[in-house]
Amino acid sequence: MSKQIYVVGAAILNEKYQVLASKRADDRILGTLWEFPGGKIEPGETPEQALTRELREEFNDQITVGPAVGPTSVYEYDFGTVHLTVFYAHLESHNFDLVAHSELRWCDQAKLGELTWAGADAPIAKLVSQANLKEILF
Ligand SMILES: Nc1nc2c([nH]c(=O)n2[C@H]2C[C@H](O)[C@@H](COP(=O)(O)OP(=O)(O)OP(=O)(O)O)O2)c(=O)[nH]1
Repeated sequence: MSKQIYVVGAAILNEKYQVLASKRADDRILGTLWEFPGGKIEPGETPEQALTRELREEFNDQITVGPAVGPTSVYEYDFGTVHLTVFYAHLESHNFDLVAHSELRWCDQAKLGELTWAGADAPIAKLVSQANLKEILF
């Protein structure tokens, strides 16, 4: 069986209901593809704790974690199988230090489908693009 990798991501919403897409730095696995910022869950962490830690590490930002966008997306890459769960989130600060990414973009909901997402992210980006974002309160 291939390596199983458990990952959390954040679909960060702003007051205009745009979604923050992040482009993975070129030198990383899946480099240049768009993703939801986040990373691997470490032993003993809840998904929400992992997401909060990752956003602090990657952007130096504090977030509030909301509900999951949908079911966990399971995708088999050549390096292993990623189980990706994405949660809606709000930013409590706006430092946006770029540690692991080359670019960040606030993306209109209708334009999410135009980005080239990592394999595990594509079905989740589709769910976000079809969601009624005004109804997601947290
Ligand atoms: N962060 C993140 N990773 C994703 C997403 N979609 C997806 O397939 N992945 C993959 C890429 C990586 O193989 C793994 C997440 O690890 P990561 O690279 O972001 O986290 P990390 O800093 O702990 O690991 P690393 O780059 O040092 O290998 O999941 C996504 O939306 N966000």
